[in-house]
Amino acid sequence: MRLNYQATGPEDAPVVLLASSLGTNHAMWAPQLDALSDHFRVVAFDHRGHGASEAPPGPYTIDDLGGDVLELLDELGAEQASYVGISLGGAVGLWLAQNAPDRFHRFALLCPPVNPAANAQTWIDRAAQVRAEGTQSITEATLGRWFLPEYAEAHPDEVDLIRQQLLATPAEGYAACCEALSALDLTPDLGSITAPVLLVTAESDASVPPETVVPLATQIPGAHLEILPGAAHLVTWSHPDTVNPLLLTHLG
Ligand SMILES: O=C(O)CC1=CCC(=O)O1
Repeated sequence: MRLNYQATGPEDAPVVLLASSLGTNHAMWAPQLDALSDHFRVVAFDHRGHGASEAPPGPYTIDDLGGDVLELLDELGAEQASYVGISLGGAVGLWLAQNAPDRFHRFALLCPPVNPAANAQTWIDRAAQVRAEGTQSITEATLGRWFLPEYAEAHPDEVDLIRQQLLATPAEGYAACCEALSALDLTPDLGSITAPVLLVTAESDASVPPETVVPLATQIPGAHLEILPGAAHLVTWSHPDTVNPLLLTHLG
């Protein structure tokens, strides 16, 4: 499985991987690229089934998604990297922190679902719906969870860029990632994480509510938590002026 990616920044700088949310692609990191690329070799990639990465038939598993990232590191010739992931990308980051600690320096995990298996049937139903009716059937509801109404009203063009990504995501890839989430519970091994972790949650996140993220700050040794007021799920897109300095400070 070769993942599609976009690399920016000095070739000899430390590598930072950027992992996107369910139904989007590497272009969702546009608000972070300039800030991070001044300091890092920034590699924004598409999960399998998303963007221009291959979309093999599902179901996928978290081992598939995490294993793809380790193969990407090998392809880049990077022994180690830091990792920034939002939503689905954050869950993959938690898996990597638990399963491949020697390959990573630091993690910044934004709005990460830690136990989506607690709502397994929701994810199984969503997978079936998207296979039957396409991603257009979930796009507007998704945007409603990802952006506050006042942001969407003030920034229709920015919201439309994310809408286009959701609409362009292959139905099979989206559905197969829903199936990975339906079987995913990362809570048992949180205490084994040794890398420095920044957790970011949004006060009004209807996708991954803050009450599911806040406990991770005590369950992951040494983790640092930031709660963003007045924000919904896709904080990297809606609040880059707040998020980018947090990322730069944490990534060093
Ligand atoms: O579809 C969403 O709202 C975003 C999401 C991806 C993983 C998750 O838990 O929520």
